[in-house]
Amino acid sequence: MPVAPSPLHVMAGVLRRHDGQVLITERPAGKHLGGCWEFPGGKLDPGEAPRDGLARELHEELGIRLVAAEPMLALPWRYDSKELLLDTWLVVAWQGAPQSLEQQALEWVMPADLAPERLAPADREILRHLLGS
Ligand SMILES: Nc1nc2c([nH]c(=O)n2[C@H]2C[C@H](O)[C@@H](COP(=O)(O)OP(=O)(O)OP(=O)(O)O)O2)c(=O)[nH]1
Ligand SMILES: [Mg+2]
Repeated sequence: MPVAPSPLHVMAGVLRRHDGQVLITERPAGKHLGGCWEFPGGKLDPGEAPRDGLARELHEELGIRLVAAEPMLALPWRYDSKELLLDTWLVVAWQGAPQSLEQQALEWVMPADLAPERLAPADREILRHLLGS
């Protein structure tokens, strides 16, 4: 019997500054959901702990060191082509200023000012969660 592929475990970090702004990044054209904005992160490596994977991705993409983060929302999601678990953490402390190390555009926004249509579809759920908390 065919075995369903297990969902891809994807880490996403919501960096939230003291003034309430959160960091969003633009997915490069040509990648899945290219041009959509998302929360920085990426796929967990096999055997990697979620917090370690989140820290690795934030370091690779933004050059920061994760200092304090907690799980916020584990969101199962299905796109046409793939099924994923979007493991979203709230990141409240880090070292260094986020830089665009992969040529991705970065933007700090107040969640209340963010138009949901700009985001990857799954991230609209994350935004809803942020607005309700
Ligand atoms: N990182 C991230 N991925 C998201 C978010 N929302 C969302 O739907 N996704 C999807 C897009 C992709 O299908 C998948 C992440 O895969 P990816 O290929 O971008 O991961 P990665 O950063 O490890 O990229 P790469 O090294 O393979 O280029 O999760 C989000 O907020 N952050
Ligand atoms: Mg990524």
